[in-house]
Amino acid sequence: MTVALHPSIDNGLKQGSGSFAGGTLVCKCKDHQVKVGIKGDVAHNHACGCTKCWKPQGATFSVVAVVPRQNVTVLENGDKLQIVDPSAVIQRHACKACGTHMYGRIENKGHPFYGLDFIHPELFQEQGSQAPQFAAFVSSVIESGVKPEQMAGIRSRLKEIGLEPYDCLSPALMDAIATHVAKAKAA
Ligand SMILES: N[C@@H](CCC(=O)N[C@@H](CS)C(=O)NCC(=O)O)C(=O)O
Ligand SMILES: [Zn+2]
Ligand SMILES: [Zn+2]
Repeated sequence: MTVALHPSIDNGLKQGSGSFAGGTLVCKCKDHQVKVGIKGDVAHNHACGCTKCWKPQGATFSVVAVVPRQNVTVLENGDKLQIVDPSAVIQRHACKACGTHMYGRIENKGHPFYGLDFIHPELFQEQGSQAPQFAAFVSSVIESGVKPEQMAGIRSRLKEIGLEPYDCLSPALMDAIATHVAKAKAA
């Protein structure tokens, strides 16, 4: 049986149009849905295996990407949003009724990713946003109950669909973090 990772990638990656102009993220409520407008395409889209990122029912991984925070606007039913864990680096604003995370925001101005919000592209009403590029925090799925002996199969399935598995972030993002830290230390 094929390993289930996430419904939006289990049948292979759907490439982005390359000209996605943005769209609306919609929560999973039947009515009074929270709607969040996003300008432009997402970047660094990836599968994340950490326990903190929101996953749809039954998924092993989250699929999460970033957008500039100024490109994110709550359009409807913002009163249903609450911050999941105010002490976390990424403050994830979730719908109180259905639990869907609508956007995650970093408020620490010194953080390497300050200025970027985290969103889940599967919540777009529209098609065509950037496809996932890699898989991050893969070993962390064990913290959600995956057995260590399942990891070889998970990593090989990720590779099969074109997502290189990393146990933290991708080398490009780890380099960006280290560059930020080095500059901050030098200043
Ligand atoms: N092994 C941990 C890793 C958590 C973690 O560090 N997640 C990364 C990727 S989303 C992060 O940047 N977390 C910051 C946060 O959640 O605020 C877990 O699964 O809970
Ligand atoms: Zn909802
Ligand atoms: Zn995560």
